[in-house]
Amino acid sequence: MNRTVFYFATTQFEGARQLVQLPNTHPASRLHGHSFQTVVVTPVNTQWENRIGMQMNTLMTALHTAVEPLNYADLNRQLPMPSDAHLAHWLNTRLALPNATLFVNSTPQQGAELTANHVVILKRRYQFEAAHYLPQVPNGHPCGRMHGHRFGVILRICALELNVVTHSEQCNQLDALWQTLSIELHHQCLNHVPGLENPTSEHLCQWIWQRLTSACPALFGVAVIETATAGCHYDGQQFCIWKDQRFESARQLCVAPAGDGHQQLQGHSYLLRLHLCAPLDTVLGWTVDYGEVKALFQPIYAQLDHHLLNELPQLTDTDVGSLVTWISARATNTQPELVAVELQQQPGCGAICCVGESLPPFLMLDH
Ligand SMILES: Nc1nc2c(c(=O)[nH]1)N=C([C@H](O)[C@H](O)COP(=O)(O)OP(=O)(O)OP(=O)(O)O)CN2
Repeated sequence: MNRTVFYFATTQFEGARQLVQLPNTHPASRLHGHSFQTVVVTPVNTQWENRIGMQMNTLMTALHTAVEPLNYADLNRQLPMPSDAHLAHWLNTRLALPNATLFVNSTPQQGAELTANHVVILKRRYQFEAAHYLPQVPNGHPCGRMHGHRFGVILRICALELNVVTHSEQCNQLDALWQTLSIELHHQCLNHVPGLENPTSEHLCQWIWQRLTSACPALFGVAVIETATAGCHYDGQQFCIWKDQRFESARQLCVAPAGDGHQQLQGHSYLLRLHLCAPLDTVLGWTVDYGEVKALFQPIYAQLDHHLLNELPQLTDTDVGSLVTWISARATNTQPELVAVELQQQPGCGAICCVGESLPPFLMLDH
């Protein structure tokens, strides 16, 4: 099976900006500040050939260097229109990494993504609190009991043009559309909402998509974050779920440059995210049970958690790229629906092993 490894790194910066192109009634037209989060994702770069095993660290350093002029700075001095999308373009030029994808979030609720094909995607994040149960699950399944969540919802739209006024209008329209849906969902029992009698994450994504798509043709994707460890994406055709697990492990990096501290024994709290695409089971209303994803992964998890990773059979080295490839190769044997395995060695930084050659469009490495 053809797999491609991408590396990703995240950093924050504190910046002040004024979006003077917006009407002066808009609060963002006044000088204000944000703690920005930025993420870069890139396939292996040929310039890194002498950095084998250190690709993630190299990317982290490149991102820190690129962001430096923006940190504790007046962003309008660096670029005339420092919107999230323009910042993503600016950083992409500074990084000069082939086929990179950039995410810039000015708040946890809003941001922009610049894809490797130079498409700008705008993101808004909302939440609602609701009760539900899943009526079709087998007897004894915990989700068959009435329970509830604070659901997160991420709506992504394609930007119509690279213009801060248009982006603001598109986002305002999305906020207004979400407001009407929120009234139907927030503080409700989802099973009583018409169309959500079996309120799985997948059905919720589909319901939201169907309710928004005609009023918002630029809609690109809907993600429902059901719990802290699981959620689903839908793009009008395909469902992709994710399930997170954490493991605590030690390692030594054999190929680290001589004298480099990475050769020492060290430990990490890893976050592993499994991404699976599958059609809907028409009875259960889901793709694959989150619980089953975790259960099927258990034999691999048992080899990773509270172990010295250097002892794993057939693992060439313990850099995050080799590790995620090792995990992906083994997990696909029991879970053929796996399309990507994401491994964070530290928050927001790691590697992702994807089936095929490109980054799946539903991947949001910034949420
Ligand atoms: N594909 C789907 N699988 C499951 C759904 C769903 O909507 N789609 N829903 C549930 C449950 O409603 C549940 O709330 C979430 O399940 P799970 O991730 O298994 O929950 P846990 O909190 O127990 O998981 P941890 O691994 O302990 O974090 C089940 N499956």
